[in-house]
Amino acid sequence: MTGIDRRPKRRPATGPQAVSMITVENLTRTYGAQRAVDDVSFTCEPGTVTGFLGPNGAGKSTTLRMICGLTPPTAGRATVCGVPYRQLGNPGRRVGVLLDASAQHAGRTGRETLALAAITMGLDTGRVPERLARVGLDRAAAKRRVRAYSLGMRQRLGLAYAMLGDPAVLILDEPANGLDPEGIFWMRGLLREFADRGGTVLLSSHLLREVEAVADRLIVIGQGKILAQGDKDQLLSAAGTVVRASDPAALEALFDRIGVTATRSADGTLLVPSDAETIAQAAAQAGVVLLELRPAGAGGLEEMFLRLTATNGLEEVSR
Ligand SMILES: Nc1ncnc2c1ncn2[C@@H]1O[C@H](COP(=O)(O)OP(=O)(O)OP(=O)(O)O)[C@@H](O)[C@H]1O
Repeated sequence: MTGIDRRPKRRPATGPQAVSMITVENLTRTYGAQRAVDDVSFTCEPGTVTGFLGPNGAGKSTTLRMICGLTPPTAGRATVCGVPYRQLGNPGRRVGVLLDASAQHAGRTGRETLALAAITMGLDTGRVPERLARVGLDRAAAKRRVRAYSLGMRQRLGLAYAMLGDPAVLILDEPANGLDPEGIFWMRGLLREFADRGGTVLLSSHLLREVEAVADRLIVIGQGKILAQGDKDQLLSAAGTVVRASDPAALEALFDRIGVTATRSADGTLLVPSDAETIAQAAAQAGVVLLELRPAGAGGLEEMFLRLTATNGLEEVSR
């Protein structure tokens, strides 16, 4: 697709912090004949939130599990903070991981869960009440057993657990699952703040809107392969231009002539994978009067994902 770079991209080095905190190189995982993850490469830099986006079964969880050393890759490698995850000493102090909110012991209270984690990491348990409060789990919730927690409460506890050791990196698999809209809004603020303080966040989701609101960078995966990746704004600007003419048929004929594939929308506008200047000049030369000409923006990004994931359960991605 025009304008979309599918290669892994590094942000320009802007200082000593600009080194990648997560590096994924040609990661591949097969299950029998199926390539669940197929030659996936990307990096995540400090100060950024990277949204890892794809429909169910696209290979997101398998990729994150390989990064965290839980699933051995068939080929390729991944490092976190410069080394394979399994080589990190006291990993909870370096990398906060939330892969499955229901993985916590159901018979322990929220407070016990965090206290045990603190002891394992060699931290003072005194920080536990404040950390629970920070994720919106009050005193009463802290005393309840995890089995009585809703999925949203488990996600909050999982986030507190992941952030307990003040890591530099967060790796989160579908952290918004089970959160209500207010909870999702809250979580975005938390992750944004973490990244703005220099942290690195990699989070997966099957919902474009959920990730788009917080991510600086997007990686789109479908059927195990990376379909697109880049800065969100770059992807947005690559998402094309919306154009409307007084004579729609003349405009379509013009695009046909110059070899531009235009997609017609229900409201009579055309989505075109070109920049506004190119379209305006072509229209002026052909004497076609334009009534509207604007970047497609988020709507275009959505269109793009629909097309990129067309055989990958696209309805899940765009909702
Ligand atoms: N342990 C396993 N054994 C066999 N197949 C697996 C295994 N783990 C994952 N897969 C398959 O690999 C593919 C990718 O799964 P994965 O869980 O990584 O996708 P996903 O993008 O995280 O989707 P979801 O959000 O549904 O978990 C799927 O087809 C899945 O069935």
